[in-house]
Amino acid sequence: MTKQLKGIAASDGVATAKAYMLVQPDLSFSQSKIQDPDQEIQRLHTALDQSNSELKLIRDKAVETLGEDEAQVFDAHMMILSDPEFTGAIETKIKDDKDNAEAALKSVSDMFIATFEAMTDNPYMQERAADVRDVSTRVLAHLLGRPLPNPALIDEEVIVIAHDLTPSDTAQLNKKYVKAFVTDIGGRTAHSAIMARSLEIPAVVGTQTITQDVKADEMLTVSGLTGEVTVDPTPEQIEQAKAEEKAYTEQKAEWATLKTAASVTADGKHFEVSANIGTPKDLDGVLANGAEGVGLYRTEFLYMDSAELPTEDDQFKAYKQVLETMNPKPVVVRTMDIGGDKHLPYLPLPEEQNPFLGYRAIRISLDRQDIFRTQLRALLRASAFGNLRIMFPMIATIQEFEQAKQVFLEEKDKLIKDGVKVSDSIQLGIMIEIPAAAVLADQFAKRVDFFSIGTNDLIQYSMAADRGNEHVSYLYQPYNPSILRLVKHVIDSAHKEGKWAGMCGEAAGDPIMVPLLVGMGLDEFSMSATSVLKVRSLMKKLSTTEMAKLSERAITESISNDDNKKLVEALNL
Ligand SMILES: C=C(OP(=O)(O)O)C(=O)O
Ligand SMILES: [Mg+2]
Repeated sequence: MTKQLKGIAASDGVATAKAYMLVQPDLSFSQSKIQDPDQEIQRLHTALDQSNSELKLIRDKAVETLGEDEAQVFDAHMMILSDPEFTGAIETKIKDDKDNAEAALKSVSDMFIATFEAMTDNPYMQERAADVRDVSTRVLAHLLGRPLPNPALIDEEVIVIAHDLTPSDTAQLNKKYVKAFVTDIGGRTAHSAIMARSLEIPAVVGTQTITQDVKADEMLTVSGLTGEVTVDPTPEQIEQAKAEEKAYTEQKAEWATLKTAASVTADGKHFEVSANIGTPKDLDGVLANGAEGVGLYRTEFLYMDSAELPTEDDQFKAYKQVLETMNPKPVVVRTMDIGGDKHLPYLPLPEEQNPFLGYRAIRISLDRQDIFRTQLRALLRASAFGNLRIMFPMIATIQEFEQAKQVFLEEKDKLIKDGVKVSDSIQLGIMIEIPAAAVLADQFAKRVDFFSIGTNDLIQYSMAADRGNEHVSYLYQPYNPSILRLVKHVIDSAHKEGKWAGMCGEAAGDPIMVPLLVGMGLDEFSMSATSVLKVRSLMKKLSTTEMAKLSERAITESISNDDNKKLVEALNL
């Protein structure tokens, strides 16, 4: 039966396809005693064989998409499956104790896990505990006839349905087959949504109930433009969605004609429209969309995509590639912003009550200077190959900036003494994403070369509303005069000191926000590459003097996000 849902529009585009449930099945089972051990052992072997064939397929796919190194984890899983010590122990439990296969598997794997975890002086063996846990979950799923979802194996057009998607789940989605995704939880500025935009996959997040409202293989239409999802649509609804998809494709083709055009307003003022990237691979999108620079390179993905801390050389290669590709256009590289919802398996962080308010970003870098210095050295070495600007994330105090700058200068000195060529025109700036820094922008402006306003976090912290929590997503209010006042203060403070101010939070690519920001004189707009042409096309319609008046009204007269939304909508752009 047709069902309509409304979530948060998180990535533009419209799609129609059947549902692929990326949902962990219920693997609970009852423990029982069996009569026929041979038959039970047979059942175990069937599940082991099924798991093995599945892992082989996953491994082959992983070699193709991620490379040989990343695929090795699946070899380790297959080795466990064929290890007679492991399988033999399960068979013995079935034979001797008459346990059903599920219970025998559970008690043997628990025993292996406990043994490995106890080897505290051998991190390699400790990691094997996770492998045993993964493998036994897979075998259990087959025993119960409720196999695990394997998104890497998707080979037909689908819409992925999930409770939530982590950034690494999102990175694995194959754009060729995954036409859209829809989740129960999440917000527009959660990192999976940001990644969906850079992958150009339409997405609706925070529907609250999609995993219960749709079954595997059921058809659905998804609009990442409006946040509407229709489960089991009527033929008319499918036709309507196809028409919307076509209209959107045509709109994109029209924007594409602006690829080599400058970003100028109707009255001839130029603004820099740049793109955000997570990895050098995203440069394809940056070039395809004619961005004027990289306004935010989120380097934490380099750390997250690696099995251990990336070496100075690994990092140097990635930064050099980005700088060389963009040269002479500017590239703002942000130092590692780990913490919050971004984790590193090899850098265990303390359990925290409030990870978004905790040990993250520059706080980790200043504490773990070994990691920070390696990154800065890699950046300094790469600086000879392009137009580098370095930015520190989550700066709250002047002292943090000065400490970070000091470390940068020390590493620069060392490299120069060693005869390494480094650029002497690297700008050093900060993210403005903590209200304390926004308020003190006039003082910061005397010390930094530039600001880049991170609205995703600045709004989260100003409104005290978790950016990934759909229950409070109504508080994501970029046009609220309180936020606009902060933004205006930051821009004015930069200009007073002859510095530039940009924005790399998602609001920079928001068609309601852009006219207001043009009016406030923001210098640089950095966004998902896929929004660049849309924003360039919008800027052509704006007059800076008119927008200055409009933004003044938005800041001084309006009292709400909605007021300001209406103010811009009334322009009928
Ligand atoms: C750009 C920002 O950084 P991130 O989304 O990576 O936290 C921001 O907070 O607005
Ligand atoms: Mg941030």
